[in-house]
Amino acid sequence: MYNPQEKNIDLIREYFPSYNTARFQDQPEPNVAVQDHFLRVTSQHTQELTTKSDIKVHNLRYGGTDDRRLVDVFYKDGTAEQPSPLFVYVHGGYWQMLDKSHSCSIVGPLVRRGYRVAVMDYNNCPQVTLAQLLQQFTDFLLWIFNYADETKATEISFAGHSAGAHLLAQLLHVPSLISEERRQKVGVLFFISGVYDLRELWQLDPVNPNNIFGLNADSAKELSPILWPWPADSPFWSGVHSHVIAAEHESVTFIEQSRVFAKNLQDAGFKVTFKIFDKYDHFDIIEETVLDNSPITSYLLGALKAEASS
Ligand SMILES: N[C@@H](CC(=O)c1ccccc1NC=O)C(=O)O
Repeated sequence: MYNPQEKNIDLIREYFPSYNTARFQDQPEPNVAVQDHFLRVTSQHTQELTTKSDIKVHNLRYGGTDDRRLVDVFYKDGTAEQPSPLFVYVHGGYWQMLDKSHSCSIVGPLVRRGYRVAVMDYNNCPQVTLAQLLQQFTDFLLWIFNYADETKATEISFAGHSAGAHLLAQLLHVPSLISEERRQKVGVLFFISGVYDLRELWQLDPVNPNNIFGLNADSAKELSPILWPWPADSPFWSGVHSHVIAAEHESVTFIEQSRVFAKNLQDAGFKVTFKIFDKYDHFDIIEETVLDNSPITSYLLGALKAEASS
């Protein structure tokens, strides 16, 4: 659908980011190597964060009692009571893999610059259907805005990666989810390497084995941000800058979904920048957020700074 150049297109390749990496080409299976590497380095980033630095964490829960509705909030030691900007990260993993232990690469650079960083976890499929997950994500959004009020956050920005970018789109979608007063607190939104159209994806067994997402043709459309009729209140969001980002070494389908998602938002009155990052793939675009001076970290920090001074 998004890759018209090729006939008999291999949809699995289009929807498996790991097949599109340009790294690990000396390995027998570069796709396996790139994902193993991602799991290894992102876990390591999380472990090192609280053991090798003066960063502290609050372990909180936004719903349920014994499931994955957990959120860790990281802050610089000694600043627990200080009002500060809040940054929220939503991990990817096709709504079925990964958790907060792979999701803290971005934390260090932001905490060192005075941010409080919330890394959220969620129930993966098949423990929940995708529709239930979106409902629980909406509950999370309400919870985090309350948390921002309670902690006197000066601003709240969000980033979602891959399936996490899909979840994050819910912030703009649910009519009157947040009040005008709360919307004014929203700084910047980063949609990184997201998927926004589920029409092909839900039918691919390797992506959605035994339909763990619990979708059918109709619900797949309903849960596709690319098809959402953007609400009449989108001008309400015109002050919030969304950055829709894709990596160069992604499938045509992934890059085009980001491009179309960005255009749809823009046409509806949102303030949007679309950017394709040279050289990165689906995985190192996140791995490199751990570095203070990588291209992706510089971009994120620059966009946050531009917002703070506007
Ligand atoms: N099994 C998938 C992995 C994948 O899709 C993925 C892995 C890490 C973070 C995000 C991912 N995709 C979407 O959320 C692949 O081979 O590309």
